Amino acid sequence: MTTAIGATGLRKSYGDTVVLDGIDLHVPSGSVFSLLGPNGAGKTTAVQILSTLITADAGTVVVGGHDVATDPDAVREVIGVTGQFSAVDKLLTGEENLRLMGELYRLPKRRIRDGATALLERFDLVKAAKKPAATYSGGMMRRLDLAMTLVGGPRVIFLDEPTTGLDPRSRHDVWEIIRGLVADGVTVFLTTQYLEEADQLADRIAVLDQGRIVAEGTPTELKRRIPGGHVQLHFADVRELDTAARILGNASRDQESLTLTVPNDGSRRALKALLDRLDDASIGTDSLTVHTPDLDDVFFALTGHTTEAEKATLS
Ligand SMILES: Nc1ncnc2c1ncn2[C@@H]1O[C@H](COP(=O)(O)OP(=O)(O)OP(=O)(O)O)[C@@H](O)[C@H]1O
Repeated sequence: MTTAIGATGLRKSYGDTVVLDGIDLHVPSGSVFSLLGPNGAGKTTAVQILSTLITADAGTVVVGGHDVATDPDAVREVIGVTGQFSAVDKLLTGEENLRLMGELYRLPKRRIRDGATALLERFDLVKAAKKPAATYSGGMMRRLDLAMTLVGGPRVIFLDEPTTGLDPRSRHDVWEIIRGLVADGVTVFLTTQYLEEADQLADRIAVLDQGRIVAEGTPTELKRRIPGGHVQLHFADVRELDTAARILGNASRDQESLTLTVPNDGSRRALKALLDRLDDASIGTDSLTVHTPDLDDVFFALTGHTTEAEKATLS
């Protein structure tokens, strides 16, 4: 299998702030690689270096067989980049935006026209093709942005937090589009703050924390290192709380909020077994919340500390 993206010893600082502290990356062609990390971890900086937008202070990067330091133009010919801030010109229609991209790539007129038509169809934007992008919803705008990334026929695409700010439906649409690209053999380098997104799409995930890669592996390998989910049970009074704590054994108890936290994977079977045990002892619960592992759990498990966002909400 050939390497689409290879980086060694990547470093980048802004003044005294070390953003990337020597990272290595290896992305095989035709795979999806996800860089997972909280706000400010250095994900965008990594994408900017790999896609030739900024230069690293140290390290080597080869994309599509070309060195970004010595042959950035050759790298630009094989990549597409969608950043967090849309490249869409809102005054133009969706179709005009796509054609403009084709002109920037200096593609032949016919290819521009046919390419725009095909992309509008593929991204479900035919009806909106002649409307100004300013009238598009967030999901449509993101789809147009992704379509524009594909105009030059890139073999490697960088997607920097492609679903941040989208509703669940639009997020799933973008996931489907990404799966389609992979099926066509495109290599995808994806940054995300969502564990679920990396889990859904990536062949391999690297977790970035304070400029270093603290864990790397397949989604299954990483999840094995994360504690499972838990369920929080809320009771009406202390007597019920105490009885439930005694019956369930391995629960942690909070007297003030009358809650018990019990390890549980949240599956139907596990939840039913838990509730059956309470029913058998005639204990009712006021409410029940299921907590599945998220980015904070990953970080806590892998680094021993929570994400900056979590720290801010806790303090
Ligand atoms: N041009 C710059 N000048 C100074 N500091 C910068 C610059 N670009 C990024 N930084 C700093 O580098 C760190 C990492 O930023 P980066 O945008 O790469 O993180 P990120 O993981 O992409 O976060 P986010 O999810 O918020 O986009 C931050 O502390 C940021 O303030």
